[in-house]
Amino acid sequence: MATQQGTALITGASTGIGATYAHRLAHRGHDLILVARNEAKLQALARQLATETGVNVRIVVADLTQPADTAKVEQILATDPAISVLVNNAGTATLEPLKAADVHKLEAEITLNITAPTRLSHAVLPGLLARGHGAIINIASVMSQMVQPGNTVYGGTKAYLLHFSQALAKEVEGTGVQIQAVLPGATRTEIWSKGTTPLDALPPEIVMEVDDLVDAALVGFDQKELVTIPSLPDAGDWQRLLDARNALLPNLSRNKPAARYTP
Ligand SMILES: NC(=O)C1=CN([C@@H]2O[C@H](COP(=O)(O)OP(=O)(O)OC[C@H]3O[C@@H](n4cnc5c(N)ncnc54)[C@H](OP(=O)(O)O)[C@@H]3O)[C@@H](O)[C@H]2O)C=CC1
Ligand SMILES: N[C@@H](C=O)C(=O)O
Repeated sequence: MATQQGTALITGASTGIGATYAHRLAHRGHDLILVARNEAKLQALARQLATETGVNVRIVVADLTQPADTAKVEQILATDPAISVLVNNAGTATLEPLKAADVHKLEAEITLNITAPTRLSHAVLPGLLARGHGAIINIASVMSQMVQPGNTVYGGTKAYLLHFSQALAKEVEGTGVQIQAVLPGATRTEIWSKGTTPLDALPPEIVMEVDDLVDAALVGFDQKELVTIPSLPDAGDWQRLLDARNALLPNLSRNKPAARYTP
């Protein structure tokens, strides 16, 4: 029997932040659709959560850099009327200077971190709007705010996801559909063992445990926050950044160049 909370589809649910969302959303009573490439890990998590909570858990083995696999997930999102939450979480992080990076790897990262969440949001949105409720949660990163060497592409993909979420939230205002962008800082997951920076090289005071991260993000979700930065002590700091950007708006497009560009 379907749950009243509806079904949450989580990408990158086999480990880390995605697996932790799966745990929390199952305990909140959501049925789940878990998406990732590692079938054995998905199956083990699905069995565990179904036993623990009694919710219905399905798995979809998909590589979201592959158009045919992404299309399979889009089809589910577009046609299953029980879907109430999409968590766009799957992602990879290449943190190295552009000249040293493998361009094929970078292209796959752009596909996974940008194209997949865009397509999946586009697929789920009409159903959520028609039903007048539901949510899209996008896992971005604080690295969207860090303009530094080694972060050309990864930070760019996360800046895209943040902007996408902020603009989409304006499009769905008043419809009952909620959008949230979560900006984790360094969080203890396997992503660090797949990259060039070992987690142990970071000062412990900047590394959050994954349980704390997801629990905080869900508090922000329940408060209907559009942007949740779990580690930021003063939410006013973020608001001041938004205010500074908004102050630029009246002058960002004019019919004459600014005086300092007079030839
Ligand atoms: N940990 C951190 O410090 C931070 C992480 N983030 C973001 O959080 C998200 C989750 O990362 P995190 O949990 O840390 O990392 P993990 O590496 O632990 O998890 C990544 C998840 O994405 C899945 N995934 C990777 N590639 C693909 C693919 N091609 N197709 C489908 N699924 C894929 C993996 O599963 P599988 O291998 O089975 O496919 C896994 O379930 C990412 O978007 C990351 O950028 C943001 C800020 C900080
Ligand atoms: N380091 C990145 C993930 O691996 C991030 O902080 O987003």
